[in-house]
Amino acid sequence: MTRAPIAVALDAPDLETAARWAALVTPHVSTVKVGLELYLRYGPDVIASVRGASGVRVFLDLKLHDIPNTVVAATRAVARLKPAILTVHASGGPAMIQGAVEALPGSQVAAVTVLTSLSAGDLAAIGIEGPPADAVRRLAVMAVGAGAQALVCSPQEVAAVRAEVGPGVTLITPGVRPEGAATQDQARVATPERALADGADLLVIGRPITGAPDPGAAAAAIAAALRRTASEG
Ligand SMILES: O=C(O)c1cc(=O)[nH]c(=O)n1[C@@H]1O[C@H](COP(=O)(O)O)[C@@H](O)[C@H]1O
Repeated sequence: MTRAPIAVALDAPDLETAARWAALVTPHVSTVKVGLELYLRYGPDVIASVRGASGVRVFLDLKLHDIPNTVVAATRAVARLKPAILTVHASGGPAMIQGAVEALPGSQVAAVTVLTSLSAGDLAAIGIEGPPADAVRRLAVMAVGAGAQALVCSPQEVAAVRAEVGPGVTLITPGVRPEGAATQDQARVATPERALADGADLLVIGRPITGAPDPGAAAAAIAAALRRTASEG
C-alpha cells in the first residue's frame, strides 16, 4: 500500500520520543518533519535518528530567513544531510530564495508564504492589510519566480495558490485538523480531506497524530480517510 502524502511533525521534547513517533507512523506516511525544537536541541544527528532503518523521507523545517549570503551558507551547511525538503521564509525575498535553491540541488526548497498561525488581524498588526489569501498568493508567485519548487500555505488558500502557480509546484499545507479536533495555535485550518481535494500534495500534521494515545493508529486513520477521498475524487 502506498504511504499517505502526510509529513508528521515530530515536535518532540526529546530524541527518544521523536524516534519512537517516527517508527510508529512510518508504515503509514511518506514523510517525517524535523523542526526547530529537535534540531536546535540535538543538531544534525537528529536526522539519522528519525530516518532510522526505514529510510523515510525527512523534511527539515528550519524556516531560514536572513540575508542571502547567510541563508546560502546555512543551506550549504545542511546539504550533506540530504533532506527531501528544506523550508525558508518566502518573505526573505527572491535573492534569498534563489540562493537557497542553488545551494541545495537534489532537494526541494519550500518557501513558507504566510504562517498558518496568523489571522487577518495578526497580519494587520504587522502592516499587511487585507485577506491572508492575497499575501499568500503574492508571496507564492514571487517564490516560484525565484526558483522555489515547493510552497507552504494553509489549506484555506491551497486552491487559489494552485490556480496561480499551476501543477508543477509541490504545495504543502500545515494547519490541518481532522473534523472536530482542537485548532490549538493554528488560525487558518481545514480538514485533511479538504486540503487534499483542494490540491495539496503533502499535508503537515503534528499534534492530531503525535498527541493521540496511539500515534501509529491516528496516522493510519487519517491515511485511510485520505485514500477514501482520493478514490471518490
Ligand atoms: O513550515 C511548516 O511546516 C509550518 C508552516 C506554517 O505556516 N505553519 C505550521 O504549523 N508549520 C509547521 O507545521 C507543524 C504543525 O503542527 P500541528 O499544529 O501540531 O499540526 C509545526 O511543526 C509547524 O512548525
